[in-house]
Amino acid sequence: MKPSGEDRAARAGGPWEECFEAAVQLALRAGQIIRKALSEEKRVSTKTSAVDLVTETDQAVEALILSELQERFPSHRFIAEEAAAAGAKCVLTPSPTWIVDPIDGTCNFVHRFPTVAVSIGFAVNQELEFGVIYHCTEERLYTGQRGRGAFCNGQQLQFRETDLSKALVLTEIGPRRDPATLKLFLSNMERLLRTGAHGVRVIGSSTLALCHLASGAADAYYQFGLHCWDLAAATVIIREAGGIVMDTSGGPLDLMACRVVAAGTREMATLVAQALQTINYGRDDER
Ligand SMILES: O=P(O)(O)O[C@H]1[C@H](O)[C@@H](O)[C@@H](O)[C@@H](O)[C@@H]1O
Ligand SMILES: [Mg+2]
Ligand SMILES: [Mg+2]
Repeated sequence: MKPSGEDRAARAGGPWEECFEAAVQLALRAGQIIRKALSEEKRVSTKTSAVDLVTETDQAVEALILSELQERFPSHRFIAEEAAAAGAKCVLTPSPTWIVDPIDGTCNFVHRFPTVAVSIGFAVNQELEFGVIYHCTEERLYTGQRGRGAFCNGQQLQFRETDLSKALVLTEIGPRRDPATLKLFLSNMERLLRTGAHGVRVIGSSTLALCHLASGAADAYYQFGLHCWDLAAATVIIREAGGIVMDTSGGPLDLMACRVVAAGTREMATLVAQALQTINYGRDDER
């Protein structure tokens, strides 16, 4: 189902509305490209590890999004996954900054597993202003604008309140597969299950996992090894759906720290954070 123009028009207004609408239109265009390419042959390369994949579609979609935004907003700055992989610095300044993941779920995309999204976040004065995440195969447009709510195809999103012993917990494995990292990843999953959580799920897309939280389809998320472009848009959507996004230390979210806990309440997020052993993936702004 496509988001209806009148739904979005109903929320018109806000200081960055022109940027928000540009992000929505670009996410929908990118989603069409990704949806078509999903079933086609792909040229697959690797980045930081044999399981950290990138395709020509990641590159093409990122080039499309950045070129269109740079033409419309030449004074703005950009942080994007594949540019960062090519050596661009991830520095969040007070300037209006776009934070882009052209395909979140590239490993899924390579395997034609249909859980794939494009994620476009936007920050000003180092404050996240809006996020747009498009589930390319289910045609679900998730949006969040600071102070203006979170929506999926025009339907307002709201967290479902629950406690950890009844929670469905989502997580993702980062790109490292060394024995020590795998041991910690599995140990954290065991720790969460020992709290009595109903289940733990790994769906292959951190942004869509966070959108499931915001829509009430899951209750908590944690990860070590994701990046600022996985987090930026989803953080606004979670917050605007009434949820909490924090650092795994229990402190405030650090967008560049490559780790996160999210839940419907600070209490739930804190309980999840307290159960976790840290896996150190470094920082996006120190690469
Ligand atoms: O597909 P990507 O854009 O590389 O995102 C990955 C992410 O980097 C990784 O940490 C996991 O969260 C995966 O689920 C994401 O798809
Ligand atoms: Mg990603
Ligand atoms: Mg990506």
